[in-house]
Amino acid sequence: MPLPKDTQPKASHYINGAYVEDTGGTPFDVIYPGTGEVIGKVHAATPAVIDAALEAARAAQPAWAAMSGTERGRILRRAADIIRERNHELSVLETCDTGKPLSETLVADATSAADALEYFGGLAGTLTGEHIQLPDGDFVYTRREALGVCVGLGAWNYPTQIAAWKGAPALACGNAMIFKPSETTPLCALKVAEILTEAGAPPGIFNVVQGMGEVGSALVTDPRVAKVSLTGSVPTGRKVYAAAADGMKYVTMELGGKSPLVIFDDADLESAVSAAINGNFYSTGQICSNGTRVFVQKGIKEKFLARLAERTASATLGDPLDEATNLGPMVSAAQREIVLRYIETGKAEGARMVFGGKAIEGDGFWIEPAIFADVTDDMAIAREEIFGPVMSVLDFDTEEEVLARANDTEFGLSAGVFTRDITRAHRMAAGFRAGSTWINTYNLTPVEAPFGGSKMSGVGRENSRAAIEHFSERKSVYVSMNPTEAPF
Ligand SMILES: NC(=O)c1ccc[n+]([C@@H]2O[C@H](COP(=O)([O-])OP(=O)(O)OC[C@H]3O[C@@H](n4cnc5c(N)ncnc54)[C@H](O)[C@@H]3O)[C@@H](O)[C@H]2O)c1
Repeated sequence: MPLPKDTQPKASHYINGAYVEDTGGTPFDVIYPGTGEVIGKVHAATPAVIDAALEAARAAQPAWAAMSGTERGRILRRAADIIRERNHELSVLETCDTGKPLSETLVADATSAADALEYFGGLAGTLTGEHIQLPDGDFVYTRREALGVCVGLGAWNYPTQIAAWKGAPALACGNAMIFKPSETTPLCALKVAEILTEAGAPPGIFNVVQGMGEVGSALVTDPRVAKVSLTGSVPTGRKVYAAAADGMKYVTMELGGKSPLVIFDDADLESAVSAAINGNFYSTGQICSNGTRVFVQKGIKEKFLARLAERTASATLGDPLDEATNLGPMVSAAQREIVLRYIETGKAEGARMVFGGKAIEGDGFWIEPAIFADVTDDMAIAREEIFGPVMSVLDFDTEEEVLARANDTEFGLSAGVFTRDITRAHRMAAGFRAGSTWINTYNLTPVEAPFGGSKMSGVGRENSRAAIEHFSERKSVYVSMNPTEAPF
């Protein structure tokens, strides 16, 4: 399929309801991972651009917060409708930005953004405080108030979805947002901003600025910012959380993982294999919540591995814009290098390569999906986040043993269990130290369910009503119905 001609954005940034350019900022290329072609160029935000975005957001936010929630919600829901109408075009852009196959982006990216805008648009009119009765007629009421200007920092794997998962709840609560996409995938968030304007969002409510870590850092440390929501790696999370703490700002941290997927002997084998495939190879393994440590009970180990290898061999790698393709390239040459190094490490550590794992030569950042068996808990490939299509299969004997091993990690993003034993399934779900868990499926993240991590995987939750708590604060108002007394 030919690449679309219009991938170059109208300008690098989107501020105060319009595209803004400042060629004084460091230029960087937008690279299509399918072929390695340069498909656009954007400039990192200069201090003047960062200041303009902060000023626009600060100026616009009070009037936005003063609107009724129902009015704000109507705008978000209109944006959701526009996104659904343009799903094809937005999915093609997401594929160009990330390299993820169109067969995925058509169902998982713009549509997920629309879900978030629709869901939080629906909630916006329902946000209320409470009334607390006290003795002698006194009472307290609480007001749920917006935080002010919020900053969103995005990773490169889901650029449209991340912009909306942060923007929708922030805006529903009456905040303004400045979103900085990953420098690897700068295109999609601009479209979200453009569509919000078209849907009626006042200028300044959702702004996009481009750049690397320094631009993110300038936003995080600015005193005009009340909250920072990051989707990224643990090392970046540490820095951003510390910088935000200095200004006593609210944070949401959606970070990395090394999540366990536990498959018992009694599991439905085909479903378990599907979950292992989805939880390791969907988006070419570039998903934070992936179940990259697949614990398989010894009784079904060889059967599981054989079926897994057979089904993985039927993956269709090819032109990401061809809907028949179901496995795309890595997002960048650098990420492919990281993954290939881990594959070499796995071999050197003595893990058994059951399938794939080789770089595919030619244009673009292609790699075969890799399956390792006989992986042990101490191996680097079982301990560190790889963020690519590398599955580690580990064996286990008992429930007690596997739960302890599953939790023996610094991360705590997600976990899954496959079993037909209903009480064991719930015991495992309760025992996992992770924010999102699944029983007999993996990686489903509907907007209605809270999503986020425990331990080093993060702080706070996205999606669901829980996100409202993270984008608003409660003010209490004490009302006296009695004369005020004093000791003298
Ligand atoms: N938990 C989740 O919801 C989730 C979802 C997707 C990805 N991730 C994680 O993201 C990582 C991959 O994405 P990535 O490589 O883009 O992450 P990254 O940590 O390198 O970058 C994330 C964002 O932070 C910005 N940034 C970097 N340094 C900064 C600083 N000092 N101050 C402010 N901003 C800074 C980057 O420019 C980028 O926009 C993986 O670890 C993955 O697990 C987590």
